[in-house]
Amino acid sequence: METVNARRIALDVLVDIEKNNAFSNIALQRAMKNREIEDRDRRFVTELVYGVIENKIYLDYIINRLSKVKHSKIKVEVLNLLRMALYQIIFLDRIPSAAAVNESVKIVKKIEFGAAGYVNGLLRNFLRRREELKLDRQNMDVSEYLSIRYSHPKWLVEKWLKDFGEDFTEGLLGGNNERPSLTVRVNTLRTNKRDLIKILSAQGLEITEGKYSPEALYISNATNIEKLKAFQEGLFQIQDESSMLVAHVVNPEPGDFVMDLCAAPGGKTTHMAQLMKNQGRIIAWDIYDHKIKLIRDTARRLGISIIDTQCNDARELKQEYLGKADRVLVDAPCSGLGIIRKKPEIKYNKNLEDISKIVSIQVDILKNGARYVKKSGFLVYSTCTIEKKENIGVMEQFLKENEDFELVNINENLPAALRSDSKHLQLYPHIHGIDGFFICKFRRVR
Ligand SMILES: C[S@@+](CC[C@H](N)C(=O)[O-])C[C@H]1O[C@@H](n2cnc3c(N)ncnc32)[C@H](O)[C@@H]1O
Repeated sequence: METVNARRIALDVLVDIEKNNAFSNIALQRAMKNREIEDRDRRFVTELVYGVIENKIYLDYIINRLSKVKHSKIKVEVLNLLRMALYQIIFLDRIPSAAAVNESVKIVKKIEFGAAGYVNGLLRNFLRRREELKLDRQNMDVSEYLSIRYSHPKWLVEKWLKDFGEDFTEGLLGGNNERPSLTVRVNTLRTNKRDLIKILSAQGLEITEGKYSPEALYISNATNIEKLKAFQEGLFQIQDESSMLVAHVVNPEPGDFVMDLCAAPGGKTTHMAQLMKNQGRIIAWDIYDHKIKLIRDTARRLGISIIDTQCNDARELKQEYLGKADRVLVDAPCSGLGIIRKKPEIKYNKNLEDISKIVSIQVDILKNGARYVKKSGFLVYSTCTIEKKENIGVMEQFLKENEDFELVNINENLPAALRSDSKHLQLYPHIHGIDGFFICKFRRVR
């Protein structure tokens, strides 16, 4: 095993994310791939990276209260080192504060020697003044307090306060900062749940069964999962339970012709193929060529042969498929505000304008998707967001503009715990403990 400095790797990942706008999961993978790093160190790097991103606004609030240097003048490497040190002191009980400070000073001496005194001084000052730096909720505006306490941008907190009220919003903000277990889908084309549990448990993994989806397993101590033989042999696929519910709502049958218009990286496409027992045909489109490869690789690993991948912009209508499909899935590009638990940087990268832009893309893709559905066929619309405009808003607009379609009640395709009076489904991380998702289904009646 390589001797690594987990804090140094985490710092490099944080700087990569900040400077290059990289996704946390991809930056982490890039930094640790093909390196012999002990599981314990991998977990620590991951914890530091996610912990800092999740709590960035709060950590910066403290830095700004203590720093004599203006925020914009602090070098990005030094800033992230400070965030990381404060995260360890405030949130990780198992790490003695002195170790967090000393290790950070050692690192700063290597990357920016002149800043060592500044980093040391600021961190020691925090330890002395910790009590007086606590947030005083009573004397703060509610949105400002929630924004700093849970590190979500103020505009988003204000929006959610308006949409959902204070208690719901606070629950949601807390839920977004929870770290989810890894969830996998058993590949029933190759194994079954009982056998997979045995195989994974024998590797020392802690497994529990999913709450909602019949193929879901949670792994609480997963690291470097893609290295496992069981993964490489295609016995399972990494996928959140919310996402698994979508294929069950589409409910395809063996022999069906299915179109998946926004398919990469292929989680739902391969799940549908699984439900179809690898019989029939699925056309899987995505606008990005490099993502098409991900669908192909996953399908091959899982032993699926019925998926035909094509690089296509789903906003362009393809005449040859008009009225041909038994089922069409539009798992639309969206703001992603339901998966902040997994990709915490999402909360900092979005704004209201992005939401308006994405709604018009969703409407266009759904409108085309409808044209491919044969009479009595089904169209399913899903997103990984909790934003009403992208969900109910798009659903209602579609129904208004497409009289040939009716809304189908999806409760019969859902587990009992998720059935409700609504025909559609909206999931929230703090209520359901899984990603925030929206799913609705239409039937073509004429
Ligand atoms: C929510 S993701 C799909 C996730 C996928 N269904 C799964 O379960 O793994 C949305 C996808 O839509 C793709 N996309 C965005 N705009 C598109 C367009 N105009 N046409 C087709 N695909 C598009 C994105 O590249 C992205 O991969």
